[in-house]
Amino acid sequence: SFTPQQEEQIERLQRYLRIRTAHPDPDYAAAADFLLEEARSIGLHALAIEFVPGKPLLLISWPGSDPSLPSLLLNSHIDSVPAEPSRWLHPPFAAIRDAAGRIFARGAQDDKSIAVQYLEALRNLKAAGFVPARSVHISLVPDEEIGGADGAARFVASEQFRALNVGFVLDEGQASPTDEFRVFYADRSPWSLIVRAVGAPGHGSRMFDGGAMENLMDCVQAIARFRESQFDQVKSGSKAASEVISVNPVYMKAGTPSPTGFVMNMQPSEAEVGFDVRLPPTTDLSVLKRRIDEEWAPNIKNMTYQLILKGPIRDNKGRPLVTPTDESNPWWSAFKQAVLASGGKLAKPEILSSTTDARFMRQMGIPSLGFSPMANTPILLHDHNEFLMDSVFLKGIKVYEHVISALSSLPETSA
Ligand SMILES: CSCC[C@H](NC=O)C(=O)O
Ligand SMILES: [Zn+2]
Ligand SMILES: [Zn+2]
Repeated sequence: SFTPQQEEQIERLQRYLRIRTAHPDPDYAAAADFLLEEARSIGLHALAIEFVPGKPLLLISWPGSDPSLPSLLLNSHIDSVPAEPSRWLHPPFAAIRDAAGRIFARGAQDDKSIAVQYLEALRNLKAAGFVPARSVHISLVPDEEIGGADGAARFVASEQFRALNVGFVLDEGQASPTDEFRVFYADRSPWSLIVRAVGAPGHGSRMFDGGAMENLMDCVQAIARFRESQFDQVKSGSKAASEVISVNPVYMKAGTPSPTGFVMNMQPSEAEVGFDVRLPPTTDLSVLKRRIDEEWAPNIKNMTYQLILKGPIRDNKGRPLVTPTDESNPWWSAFKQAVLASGGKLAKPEILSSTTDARFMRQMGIPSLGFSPMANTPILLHDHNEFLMDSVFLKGIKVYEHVISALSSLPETSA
C-alpha cells in the first residue's frame, strides 16, 4: 500500500501515458502542456524551444547554489513508437493499472516513465529542503524514435545547450529482468545498408547467369552467413548481443507489378534489399566496407550499395562515443555509489543494442549513461503489452533522488 502522495505520483504517470505520443503523429502539444504544467507546479523554471515548428523541446531547470559548476542533465524523449491495440490486453493509451499494479501503456518503459520520475524526484528533493550545488536540468525532447535529427541533434548544437554547461547526462536505459539495474556506457551506431542489383531480364522459364534477382540472392545469402557467425557468438555466450554486428533484412523490393500482384513469368532487371545494421562503437569501418565490397555487394556482380550512417560515431575530439565507467570518471563513481546507497544493485555496465539520444551528448564530449531504474521487469520496449509496475515506478523515484542529490553535490575538485 502506498501513501496518498505516492498514489498521486502514479496518477501523474498515468496522465502522461494517456497522451498519444506515438509516431507518425505524436501529440507534442498536449505532452508539452502537461510537462510544463508539472514542472511549474514543482516551482521549476520551464520553457519550450521549437527548433523545428511543431516539435517542442522542453527545458526544465533547478538552478544550483554554485551555477558556475558544470551541470547535471536528465534527458527523456517525449515520442513513442506506434502500438497495435488489437494485440494488447488493455488499450495502449489508457494506462490501465491492473490488480497486480502493472500499468499498461505504450511508453510505460520507453521512456515516458523516466520523465515523470525525474520530475517527482525533484519534487521530493525540493520538498525535503534539498539545495543542489550544481544546477539540475531536465530536457524532454521530440523525435528520438525517428533518429533525433529534429530533436536532440538540434539541441546539442544550440546556444541554449552550450549555456547549460552540462558536465554529465543521464538518458534512458532498458528494463532488467533481474534484481540488478542495467546501465549503458555506449550505444551501437545505427546504419542503413541498401544493396541494389541489376541484370539482364528474361523469361520466367529461362535459366541464365547474372540476373538481378540471382545476384541479390547471393548478397542476401552472404549476409545471412555473416549474421549467423555473429549470432552464434551471442548464442554461445561469448559475447553480448550489443557486442557483435547485427545485419537484419528489413525490406526487399523487386518484381514487375501487375494489376493482380506481380508478373510471374518475368525475371526482373532490378532488385533491392535493405538492412538495419548496428555496429559496436569500436568497430573498424574499413573492415566492414571491404567485406561489403568484396563479399556482399561486389561491383563485378552488378551490385551497388549505400551504407548510410544515422548520426555521429565520434566525439568532437575524434574519440568513439564511449563513456568511461571506472574511477577515472568521477561522475561514474558518484552515480554507482548513489544507486547502491538507494538500496539498488547495479549490473556490469553494458553497450546498448539499439540507439538513443545519448550519442548526441557523447558527441559533445559529455559523459553520458543510459539508465532506467526498472529492475525485475520484462524488457517490453517497442513490444505489445508494454507495462511498468507501480512499485517499480515508485522505487525508481527514490533511486533518482539518491542519484540526483549525489551528482548535483559532486565537488568541484572532481569534475
Ligand atoms: C536511426 S536512430 C534510431 C533510433 C532508434 N531508437 C530507439 O529505438 C533505434 O532504432 O535504435
Ligand atoms: Zn527510448
Ligand atoms: Zn524506443
